[in-house]
Amino acid sequence: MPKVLISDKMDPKAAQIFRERGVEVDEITGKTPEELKAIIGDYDGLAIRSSTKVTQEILDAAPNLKVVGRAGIGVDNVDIPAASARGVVVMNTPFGNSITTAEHAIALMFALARQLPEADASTQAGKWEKNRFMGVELTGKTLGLIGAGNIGSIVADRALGLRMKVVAFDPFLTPERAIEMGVEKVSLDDLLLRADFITLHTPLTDQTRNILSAENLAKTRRGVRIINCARGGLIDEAALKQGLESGHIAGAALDVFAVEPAKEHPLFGTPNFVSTPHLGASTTEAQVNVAIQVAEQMADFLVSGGVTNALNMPSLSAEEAPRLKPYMALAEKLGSLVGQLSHGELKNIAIESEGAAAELNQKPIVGAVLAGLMRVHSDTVNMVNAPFLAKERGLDVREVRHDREGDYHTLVRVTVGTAQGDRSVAGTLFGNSAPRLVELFGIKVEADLAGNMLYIVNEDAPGFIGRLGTTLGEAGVNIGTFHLGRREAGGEAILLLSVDEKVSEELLAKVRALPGVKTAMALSF
Ligand SMILES: NC(=O)C1=CN([C@@H]2O[C@H](COP(=O)(O)OP(=O)(O)OC[C@H]3O[C@@H](n4cnc5c(N)ncnc54)[C@H](O)[C@@H]3O)[C@@H](O)[C@H]2O)C=CC1
Ligand SMILES: O=C(O)C(=O)COP(=O)(O)O
Repeated sequence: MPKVLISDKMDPKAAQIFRERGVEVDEITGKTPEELKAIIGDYDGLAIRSSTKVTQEILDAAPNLKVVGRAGIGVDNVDIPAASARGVVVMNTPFGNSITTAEHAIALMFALARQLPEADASTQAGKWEKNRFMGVELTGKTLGLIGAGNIGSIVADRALGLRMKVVAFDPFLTPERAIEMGVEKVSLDDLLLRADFITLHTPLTDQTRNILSAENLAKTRRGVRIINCARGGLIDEAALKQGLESGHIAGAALDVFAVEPAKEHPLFGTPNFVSTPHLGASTTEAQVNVAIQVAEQMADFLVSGGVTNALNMPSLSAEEAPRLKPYMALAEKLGSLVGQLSHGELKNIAIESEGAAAELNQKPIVGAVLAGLMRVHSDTVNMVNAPFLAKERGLDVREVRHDREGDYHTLVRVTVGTAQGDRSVAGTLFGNSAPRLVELFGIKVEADLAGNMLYIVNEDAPGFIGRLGTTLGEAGVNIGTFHLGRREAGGEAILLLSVDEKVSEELLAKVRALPGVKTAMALSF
């Protein structure tokens, strides 16, 4: 039974769903990285929010880990390249808390416009400072949106409802989408110049880090109010403090900080500064949404191989997964076969599908071929890291879907480009479930690719099979199945034998010494 650790506070629905889906679950929150390292080795899945940092070190201590599920959106607390390299799928729940977070940004905008936190503190302190708190109206003001994705577009929609004008900076926002959203697409400089309020809704990446730098903050109009419900690293916090103290910035509200938890901070106590402790996603509704989604996605993956919302792997629905499973087994075997039979550097690989196979999602088939191919050189390769490794090695991967119907109702062909030219293998599914090799390097040969096998290329001549049988028999090696193919009578023949034990180097040398043998290799699947 797969085992999942929930390491950040999550709605109880998550644990309930894991259990209902046959996944064992432990909820152990608040652990230090050292404590997490000590226990993570037992788990197949790790369900997190933003507190747990999934670092290379944690991943190194997690040999069984197959999936990290983020109950939320931002995954900057997960080392995705390290997870990919270890073959760990990373998934998030991209929509479950977006409305809630957008509402928090709007709430903070009102808090700044009307100085609500300070007015509340003053009133409850019995001061009744009616003349101290003079606010500003939102109607007619310009909201500058940095990042116009899911959350940004909800913020825009609510701001337009408040009769604000919305300008947006987002390099990936198309003019059509901007029109649809009712916002004006502008450059960052233009936004900084025009906005009365600025709100940030980008992920934290190398491009967005420090996007509101000291230099950019200096370009804002005097009296600007800034809201950040995205990630701490997006703003230069020291420059923000200076701007607030000088009065250039009329207000700033941060839900997120460069270092969290922010229990002490130079900004605390600065005039017109409002803060919340990373509460953007903290509503009952959002937490139920993300808990259900993450548990369902992780259980799908661990129980049936379905992949949804993965950041380092193509999607594969739980409905598709059973249909694709035999194809992935076939693809992996074909990849492994070409990998074992091809020596030297591979330049390119083409994965072609015909018949029923061509109607399926190709990405998992391609991933499985690459995993089979790369696993020949490393045990730790799987479908997650194989495409990355292939890219790293400069392997050009081509995916071709044919409309044509061939001799088989379904066929997957794998062709690798080697220094000696292209080499191709093809396979089908018998009864829609049993992977079967049907062609090897242009020769028709039918075989199960399973267990230990012996591959021989020889000159097709009478008496060879008898001599081979004797050689194997004398070495005490039992033949399970025997498959034969040839280009033409008396030409080159291929033999694929399944044998009950691994063929030793010594035996291979004896086989190679038999008259007519051109190649003999041990294979394993
Ligand atoms: N405070 C909180 O509790 C929460 C914070 N978040 C944060 O909000 C972020 C945004 O979430 P979504 O809107 O769902 O993500 P999203 O992926 O839908 O939108 C992000 C937008 O940022 C844009 N972007 C990327 N690079 C940019 C750049 N250099 N300059 C300007 N725009 C750029 C993208 O084109 C995209 O449209 C998350 O990555 C997460 O860090 C999300 C949920 C809760
Ligand atoms: O979903 C996100 O990106 C968030 O920042 C929410 O964080 P949390 O799950 O509340 O720790």
